Amino acid sequence: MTNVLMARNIRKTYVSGHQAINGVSISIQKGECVGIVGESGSGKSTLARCLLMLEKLDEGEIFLHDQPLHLMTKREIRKIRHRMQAVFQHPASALNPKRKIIDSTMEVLDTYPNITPVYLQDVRDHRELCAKRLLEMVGIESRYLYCYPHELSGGQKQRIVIARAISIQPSVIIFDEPTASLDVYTQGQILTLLKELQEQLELSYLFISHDLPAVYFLSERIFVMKEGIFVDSFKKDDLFSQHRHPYTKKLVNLFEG
Ligand SMILES: Nc1ncnc2c1ncn2[C@@H]1O[C@H](COP(=O)(O)OP(=O)(O)OP(=O)(O)O)[C@@H](O)[C@H]1O
Repeated sequence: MTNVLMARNIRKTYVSGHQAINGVSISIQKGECVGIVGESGSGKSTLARCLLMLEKLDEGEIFLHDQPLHLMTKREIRKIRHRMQAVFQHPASALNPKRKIIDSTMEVLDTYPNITPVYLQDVRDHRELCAKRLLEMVGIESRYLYCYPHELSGGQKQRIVIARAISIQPSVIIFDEPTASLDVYTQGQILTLLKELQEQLELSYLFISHDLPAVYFLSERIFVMKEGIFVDSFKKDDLFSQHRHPYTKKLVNLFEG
């Protein structure tokens, strides 16, 4: 099996002295969705930011397709960062309010004109058709191409952020609470979209959330985070096993009521 992303023994302490990540290792294989679940403050976002090389690591190694990101200069990282895309909690802050939807959707592809994802091969030379195809893939009508973000709902905005993330056929997409700002109905729609896209395009995901049912729905393997470490990890089907860590059982009980 090929690891698209592998991290070993990641540690991160903030200048405040708070040890947010305390020796975490994780790997994601091609076409796989790996989930991380944990309560607020457990270090999930810090880990996401470390994996994206947006935070300086205190210690640890990160490999993207066997390339050691932790040994690269900022300039070298910039050259391959597009292979890791990210979708965060608030779509409104991920989209420039002054840019039309077509421009936000095409932002990454515009920056890398020599990259052509297999699913855009026939339209890559035609910017508008490319954007239309991407919008279609995330369930947004093409009449929104020349609209601005404020004309779209929260769910629609997150679909645009997802369209931009898949536009470059990245090696991995890191989702950090991508549905947390949406109403329950829209959350379900977005999760279904993410699952369909992952299966159709054979994408690799790291899906991070406090929402255990959402992580369970999408992920093949699940890691449970508490106070900066993984206290449990298992295959999806083993979530309800009696061998689970007491903290995992507590999270399961919370959701089962
Ligand atoms: N820039 C920072 N400086 C100092 N401490 C920070 C910083 N960012 C996060 N922390 C602290 O690190 C810990 C982990 O935060 P983090 O945001 O990674 O957790 P989280 O699991 O994503 O929680 P949430 O879902 O609430 O964002 C928290 O105690 C938080 O207060």
